[in-house]
Amino acid sequence: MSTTATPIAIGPAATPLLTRAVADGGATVADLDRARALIWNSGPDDFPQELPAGIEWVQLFSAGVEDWFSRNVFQRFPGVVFTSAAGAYSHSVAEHALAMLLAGVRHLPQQTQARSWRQSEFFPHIGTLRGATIAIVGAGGIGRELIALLEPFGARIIAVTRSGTPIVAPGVVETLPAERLPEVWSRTDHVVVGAPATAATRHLIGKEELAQLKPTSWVINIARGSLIDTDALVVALRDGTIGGAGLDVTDPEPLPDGHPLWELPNAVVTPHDSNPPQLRAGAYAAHVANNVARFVAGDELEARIDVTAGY
Ligand SMILES: O=CC(=O)O
Repeated sequence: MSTTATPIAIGPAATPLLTRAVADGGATVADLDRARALIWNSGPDDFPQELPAGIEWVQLFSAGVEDWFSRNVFQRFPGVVFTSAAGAYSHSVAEHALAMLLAGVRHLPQQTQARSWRQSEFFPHIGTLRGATIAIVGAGGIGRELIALLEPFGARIIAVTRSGTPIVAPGVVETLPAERLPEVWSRTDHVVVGAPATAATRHLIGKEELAQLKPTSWVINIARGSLIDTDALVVALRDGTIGGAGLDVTDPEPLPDGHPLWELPNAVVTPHDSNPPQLRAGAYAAHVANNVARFVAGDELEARIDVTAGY
């Protein structure tokens, strides 16, 4: 280590990828007491109870950080800057959302479960994304990546963000602030939710919102299960109030065996694996390398956690 390199610790255990990511701009140190920053490659449960006074910055490895909030970690270290991995995994998760949306609109779950040639029964249910209106509720990193992936399909996107600052990208016909969300449900063909889990986003979609969607609408959740009222969703799926749901996240999670969502032909459930470890590791290392370079240069860090906003 050169005498000028910024000392950074990796915990709870260093990996070759993270060590390389840190070495790009800083120097890995094993002793937390000598470090100015900590790259944390695990969840909140094994996070240190105390941090040495020299730690200025902690990089977390998940995009969503509600578990850290509920354990009061940020509140315990008010002088430390925390950054999440928000944005780092956007491509993988957006690809998963697109796969679910396409599966739903093309009626694939029902067709592939049929195990017989029922063409005339399926014809009327097959739709297209071309010209369809898709609301992306919580258009952050994943939403913006999905907007890019959707471009060739010719869909019309209504993006909803906290501020409503216009997203200028092909396909986006409107950006609405969160307070105008109630007008979205009756105007859209499909919904993708990508908002962080906070008190304000809990049950963002419930009975009333589902009732305003179309019987052909698909609701895709690649964010957090708490955003949707599961009981209301099960009823809407059973009654045909909406076309279907693609869920990579559920409430409760893990979704217990025997839960009604497993049995519904118009529910596509994947076990929170839109960002599997083999894709996550490289994306996380790239995010770390970028933030280490920023930290060393004294620049603003990416994905800084806003304790007031709750994500
Ligand atoms: O859900 C995964 C994450 O928050 O990174």
